[in-house]
Parts: sequence; C-alpha cells; structure tokens
Amino acid sequence: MAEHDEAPEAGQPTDLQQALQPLRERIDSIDAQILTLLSQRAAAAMDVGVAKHRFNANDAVLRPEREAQIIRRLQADNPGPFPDKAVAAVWTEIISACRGLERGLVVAYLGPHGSFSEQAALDHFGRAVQCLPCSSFDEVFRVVEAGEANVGMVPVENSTEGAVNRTLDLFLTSPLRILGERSLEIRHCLMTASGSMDGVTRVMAHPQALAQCQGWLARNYPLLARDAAASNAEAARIAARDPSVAAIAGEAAALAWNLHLVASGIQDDPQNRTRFFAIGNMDTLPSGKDKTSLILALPNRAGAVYDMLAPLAAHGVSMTRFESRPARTGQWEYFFYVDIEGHRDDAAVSQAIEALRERAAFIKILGSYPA
Ligand SMILES: O=C(O)C(=O)C[C@]1(C(=O)O)C=C[C@@H](O)C=C1
Repeated sequence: MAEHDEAPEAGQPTDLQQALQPLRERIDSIDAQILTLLSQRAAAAMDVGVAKHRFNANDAVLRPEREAQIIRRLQADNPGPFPDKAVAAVWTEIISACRGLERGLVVAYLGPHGSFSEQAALDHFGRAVQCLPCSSFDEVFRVVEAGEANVGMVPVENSTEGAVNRTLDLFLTSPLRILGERSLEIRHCLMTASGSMDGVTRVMAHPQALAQCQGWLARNYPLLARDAAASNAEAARIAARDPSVAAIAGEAAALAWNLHLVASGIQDDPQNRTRFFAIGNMDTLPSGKDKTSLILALPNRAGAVYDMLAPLAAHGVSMTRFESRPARTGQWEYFFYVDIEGHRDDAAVSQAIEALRERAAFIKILGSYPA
C-alpha cells in the first residue's frame, strides 16, 4: 500500500476533521451570540410582564395578534437560507419560553398524552406551557370557561370526514372566543403492544379516525371488529394493556404509550389534515391579516341563504367556509357556521356583520383571530 493511502493513526486529525474544525468554531461562536441575544429577549419579555402586571393586565400575557405579527415580519424579512417554516417553528418556541417567564400558560386539549390535539396545541403555543389533557371536548370547553386552563385546542374539521360536530355544537352555547387556528397533517398508524397482529381481535380509535381509515381497514383487516374510543391516544393507552386490541393513532401516541407500529400512513387520503381552533376567554386584536368565525340562523323562507350572502359580497368580504348543522328543532332548520376574511373591527367586516344582524334570526360572533 502506498504511504499516502494509509489510514490515519488514532488521534491524528483526518482531512475531514481539519476542514470541519473552523466551521464548527464559527457555529459555536454564532450559537454563543444567539444565546446572549435570547437572554436579552427573555429579560425584555419579563419587563413586559412586569408592565402588564402594573397595569392590571395579567390576563393579557398571551397576545395572539402580536405573536402572529412577529412571525410574519420575520418571515417577510428572512434573508435565507434558514427556511421560513423553521423561522415559524423556532420563534414559536422562543416566544413560548419568553411568555412562560411572564406567566405560565395552561393549555387544555383532548388527551391523553400523544393525541393529535396535543401536537396541535404544542405546535401552536410552543413547548413552554403546562398541559391539561382532558377526556372529552366538553371538558376542554368547561376547564377553559372555569379558568382552570387559560386556553384550549379543539379540532373543528377534517379534510376527509368534514366537521367535528361536537365541537361545533359546543361553540353554539359557550362564551369562549376563537384565538387562532392551526392545520395539522394527520398521519394514522396501526399499532399494538407486540408489534404484530397475532391474537388481535379488534381495532380501536376515535370514530373520526376509524372513518378516515375505513378503506385501508376493509382491504387489510376486513374481519377485525372496530370499536370507538374517546380519542386515538386513549385507544393507544388501552392497546398498551390489552394484547387483543390494535389502536389507530399518530406516531406520537405509539411513543407515548410504548407501542410498536404495525403499519404507517394508513389514512385513505394521503393529504388528510385536521383544522384546530385555539379557544380562550379573551378577544384578539387585529393583526393585519385575520379571519372571523360566526354562527348564523336564518329565517326559514325561500332565498334566505342568498340574502345572507348579499351583504358579504356588497362589502367585499370573502367567505372561506360555510357549514350547516341541524338546529334540532325538528323543523328542518339549520345553524350556519361561516368563516370570513378580516377582523370584526375592520370597517368592511363590521358593516357586513351589521347587515347580517338585520337579516339573521340569530347571530353569534365566535371571534376574530390571525389567519
Ligand atoms: O408583547 C407582549 O405583549 C409580550 O408579552 C411579549 C411576547 C413575546 O415574547 O414577544 C410574549 C407573549 C405574548 O403573547 C406576545 C409577545
């Protein structure tokens, strides 16, 4: 073997190590600067917290419109190559940690640990929060209304299965407002304690998840009984104890409950997504790019829906969602769940809402929030 082909002796730097060393030193020095700046930012946020306390605005620690504005501005100014998506993810955590220094945020959602709602909640509010997993959507609304949690995260619609009806019904009577929205890719997995399907007689999941995977289940396990669970993560919790049960849930639930994946990505629609609403007791100020959600009931007469849409068009307000739910009066009456672009304080939106108020039998504004 020629001399220059010999492997380096132990302890001798390779060419690669020599090339990496100055680059890594540069990264270390940049990280030190980032940390200094993060500490300064955290101290500034603590001063904001003191000022809010001084003005008795303790319940205004969370300012969704300000958080949205910060992330939008940074993405707009982003020189690259750090990706815009990473800007959002990193600053969500920076703001979460700073907010946590002002005052801890308690976030309620449908649990247990490992649920998609938990993932949506942490993606939205960051990891520096206190989690309050609940056993139903009703409980999420109740604990936020009672002040046991500051905010909640609830699913409202899925791209395969449509509306999450219980959430829509709860909005009808709840005083809570929508503070924000988040869309999450929903990738379902089949999981068991052993990692095999031997001895498994039934598959458990939330009815929405069973519906989102019904084609795959019919093709692969047509004889398996299907049982509803309160949530997918709850099904995973049951499967961890019961070898006759396979659960359908997200990968996070397998990790949380120590299960093994039998199959991944089993949802019938590969683009399956769920939209979640962040809910709380306060109103959100305009952020510059907002949405407003409303519930309307219309008089039961010909042309009522058409008449309702006219003021929106007249004021140039775009509608991004239109959903109906039976009003359960036995009269074929419906509630309409409508999302429009803009904040309720915007002139065009407030004029359109006033015009709707004159035409609707019932109107409830669920909130304006950053789009
Ligand atoms: O600007 C504020 O009101 C803050 O409390 C600071 C801060 C931040 O870290 O930037 C933290 C929490 C709020 O939700 C918004 C922004």
